[in-house]
Amino acid sequence: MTSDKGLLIVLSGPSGVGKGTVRKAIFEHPETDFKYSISMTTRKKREGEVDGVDYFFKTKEEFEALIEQDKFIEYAQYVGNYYGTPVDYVEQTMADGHDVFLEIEVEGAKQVREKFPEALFIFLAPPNLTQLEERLVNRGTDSPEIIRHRIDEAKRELKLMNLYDYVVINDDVDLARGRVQCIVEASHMRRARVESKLRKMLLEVNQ
Ligand SMILES: Nc1ncnc2c1ncn2[C@@H]1O[C@H](COP(=O)(O)OP(=O)(O)OP(=O)(O)O)[C@@H](O)[C@H]1O
Ligand SMILES: Nc1nc2c(ncn2[C@@H]2O[C@H](COP(=O)(O)O)[C@@H](O)[C@H]2O)c(=O)[nH]1
Repeated sequence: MTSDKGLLIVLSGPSGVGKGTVRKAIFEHPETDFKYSISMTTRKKREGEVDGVDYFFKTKEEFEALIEQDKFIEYAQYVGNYYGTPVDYVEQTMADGHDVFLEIEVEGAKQVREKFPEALFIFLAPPNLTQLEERLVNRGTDSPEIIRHRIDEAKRELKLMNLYDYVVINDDVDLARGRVQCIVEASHMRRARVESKLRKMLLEVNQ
């Protein structure tokens, strides 16, 4: 029985769908009590991004040394860069009883599923591909070539949404924020019910 341990929440979905925007809305909400796991990446820092807040920015050599030391729960190469979730922070924070929130792409989510099958997997989907492309263009952070690459990846990733526990459409940030929060709440309630049943069963067996 694991009720003292926090829940691992994985929010995944194609680039530009609004994962970061929805995540920020979740963390600004007064009812939110999760901890956010800051990823490591070899991608160049965008304007306004802060090391240790948005990502831990690493060189390729630093990142590969961390892979060798088994310092990631999962990592993936995405559009020419490495991205990964640091193992120490996630395991320690969950052991302390906090829910941990990951915002990662689909290959990484598959690896998390293998290591933490009890985690909660939520796929954030766009209303349609046209709006996804518009969001990437309007964000203004990537060249047309990178946007094309991200859209190609998105087409592949969208085919995998059926592997997730839940799909949330991000048609409106506040609605999507609320849907994710409700899913997490329901997941806690279900976990508590299962654990209570297990406790009762163990009592019966031990009598
Ligand atoms: N519901 C929405 N309606 C319209 N625009 C949105 C919505 N959600 C997010 N956006 C906008 O879409 C753009 C992409 O959002 P965001 O950067 O959060 O995506 P992301 O999934 O985190 O991308 P990446 O995976 O590349 O980091 C931003 O400009 C954001 O303001
Ligand atoms: N597998 C992982 N994917 C991650 C991680 N952190 C972020 N991401 C995802 O990468 C893409 C690109 O991000 P961007 O900041 O360059 O736009 C996006 O889908 C992120 O969600 C991670 O630790 N592991």
